[in-house]
Amino acid sequence: MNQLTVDLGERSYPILIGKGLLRQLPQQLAARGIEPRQTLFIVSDEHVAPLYLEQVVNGLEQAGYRCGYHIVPAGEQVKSLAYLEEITGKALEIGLDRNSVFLALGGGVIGDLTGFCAAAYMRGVPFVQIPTTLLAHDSSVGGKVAVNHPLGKNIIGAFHQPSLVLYDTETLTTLPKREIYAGFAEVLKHGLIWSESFTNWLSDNASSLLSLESPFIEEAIQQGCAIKAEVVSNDEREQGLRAILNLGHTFGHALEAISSYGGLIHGEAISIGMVAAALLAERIGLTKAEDRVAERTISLLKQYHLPVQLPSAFAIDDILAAMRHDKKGKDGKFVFVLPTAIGAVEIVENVDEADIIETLKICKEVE
Ligand SMILES: NC(=O)c1ccc[n+]([C@@H]2O[C@H](COP(=O)([O-])OP(=O)(O)OC[C@H]3O[C@@H](n4cnc5c(N)ncnc54)[C@H](O)[C@@H]3O)[C@@H](O)[C@H]2O)c1
Ligand SMILES: O=C(O)C(=O)C[C@@H](O)[C@H](O)[C@H](O)COP(=O)(O)O
Ligand SMILES: [Zn+2]
Repeated sequence: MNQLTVDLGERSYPILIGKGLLRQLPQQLAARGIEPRQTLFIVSDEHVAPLYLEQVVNGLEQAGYRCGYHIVPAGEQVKSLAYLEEITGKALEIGLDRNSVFLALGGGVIGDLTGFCAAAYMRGVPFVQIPTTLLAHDSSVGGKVAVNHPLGKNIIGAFHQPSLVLYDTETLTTLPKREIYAGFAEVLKHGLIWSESFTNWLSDNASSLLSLESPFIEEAIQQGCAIKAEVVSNDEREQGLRAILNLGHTFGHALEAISSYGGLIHGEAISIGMVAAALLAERIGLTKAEDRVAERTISLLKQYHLPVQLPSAFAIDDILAAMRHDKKGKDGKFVFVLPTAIGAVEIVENVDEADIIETLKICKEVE
């Protein structure tokens, strides 16, 4: 097992990564001071629950914990106020009090939704992240929890740190291929914002990583989580540095919102968003021509079977309108995270709208 820490003073918590860790859940909860007198409430989705819920509940009950659970449909559309009401309603029905602990068993959708329920329920109860997707190496760490608004992604949310992240990498073996590819978008993002050598390693080992080969996949998750933990430990509430984790998200979130959270999945939208960010950076002279940042970003994403072209069905006016709801925006202006090189980014505030429009047009032609 590998262990990392998100270092936030008295709200610090461990990220445990390893094969078969689900079996250690009861003892790891106890190690975090979560005791059998506290009722546990597991939230999962209709794909994950049939695979892992019984194992989790049996293990916890054998260790003396009482558990309730709630299963929601799979997919981004449950990140909504309707499901916040459904889940907190179930929590009330089964009599959960402020001593209860919510457990998110699933991918980033379940983590964000359950975490926000935990932040809101009786003004806040503890929660634990049990990620089961590759993408959730990102979403389970850092305490950003939210549901979507029809007009904007993650608009209704909170910062609420988990007490523990327990990542059993064995769960990745049941992930559909499309979700594996999408998960790599955030792994690649961690390389692209932070480390040229990690990015090159991801490129050199793509075929082993795509087949989830050990020890490559554990190493990629470990590195991605370590970068995220470092950034969050330095800027929990996104006063500055943390915004770099948003590379590709100004564009990507807009694409998700325009498709009513039912088209591109998050990692795919962010992949296209990272291409747009690289093209925009190149257009406004933020990168050196000889570094070929956009070209290298595109070929890396393609190695991981990720989309790089902005589908023609997206109208540029609609994208701009949706981007105006981006949480990074200031005084009505866009704020972008743009690459300056492979492994380095800058937060850029004054970009001409004409450059954004031209970039989106170019992004529709990328091959
Ligand atoms: N809070 C953050 O910091 C943060 C960071 C990145 C992404 N996110 C959010 O995460 C969400 C995307 O997360 P995701 O990509 O994990 O999506 P997801 O939770 O929808 O999971 C993807 C799909 O895989 C299925 N699944 C999950 N685990 C499985 C397993 N082990 N075996 C088989 N099927 C499994 C799910 O049922 C779902 O159909 C988005 O809402 C995004 O905004 C949040
Ligand atoms: O943790 C962060 O900070 C991130 O930006 C990570 C992103 O990958 C993630 O999609 C996050 O939910 C985006 O947050 P938002 O504040 O842009 O909604
Ligand atoms: Zn993301």
